[in-house]
Amino acid sequence: MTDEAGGSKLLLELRGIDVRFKNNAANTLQGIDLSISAGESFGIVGPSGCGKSTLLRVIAGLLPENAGQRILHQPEIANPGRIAMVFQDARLLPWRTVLSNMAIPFELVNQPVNREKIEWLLNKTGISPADYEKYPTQLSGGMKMRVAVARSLVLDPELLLLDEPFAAVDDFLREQLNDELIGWQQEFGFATVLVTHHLGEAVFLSQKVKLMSAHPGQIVEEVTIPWTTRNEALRESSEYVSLVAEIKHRLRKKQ
Ligand SMILES: Nc1ncnc2c1ncn2[C@@H]1O[C@H](COP(=O)(O)OP(=O)(O)OP(=O)(O)O)[C@@H](O)[C@H]1O
Repeated sequence: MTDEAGGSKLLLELRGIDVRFKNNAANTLQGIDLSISAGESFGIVGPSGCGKSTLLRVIAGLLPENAGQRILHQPEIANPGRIAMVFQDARLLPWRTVLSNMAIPFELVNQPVNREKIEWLLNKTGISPADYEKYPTQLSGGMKMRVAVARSLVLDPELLLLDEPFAAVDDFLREQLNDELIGWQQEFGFATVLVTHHLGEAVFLSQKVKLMSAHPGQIVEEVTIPWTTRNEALRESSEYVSLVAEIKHRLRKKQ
């Protein structure tokens, strides 16, 4: 998606954001600057507890900043569902079936449930009609994530925030879901911000990877990922393996 000048359309910007939780002496996030353009994908990596999830919550507008500004450059992304989140634990309601879980976003915005759209999204994310009436406990970890992603797309998000979405699945399935995420992003055109502990995943899925340090949580470096094609050959290439190792090295130095 481009603006009239042919550049990427800026969606959202954080300028000089500080976050300090109540009863904490120090800032959890400090001086965070970032901007997210339409269709862009970036990863956030850093040590445990440095504030990655907190940063996603600020981007989502779920947590107020103590200083700085969160600027929405496109008014429509303030509408419900246009910034969506997917979490590691899928967050499906256990007492509702797949179809019923998919209806939740419509219910939250008081819109009639669009069954056709639900079925279309489930089909796109690899859930077959035989699974529609299943409860979350009857689904594998991978299927739960697919439903969670499908549900996050119900209200046509421009920005998808992913908080360790594939941390609970094995490496093989993680790579498969990574490949599928790239396909969904190409098809639907949403931008992504991915928080992950898996540096290989961050490099594979992102155009830029932001490195954070802890105490306070700050973005200390940004690495531009040079590849446009992401496939198995990339994962096996020495350039990819070296870049992942280089990011790991840089993160270690900043701790
Ligand atoms: N609601 C809250 N109240 C007080 N402190 C909080 C709250 N939420 C997070 N924190 C603290 O803020 C810091 C950053 O937490 P956050 O979950 O954002 O880190 P993270 O980098 O995502 O961690 P991890 O990689 O382990 O998931 C932690 O010290 C955490 O205890």
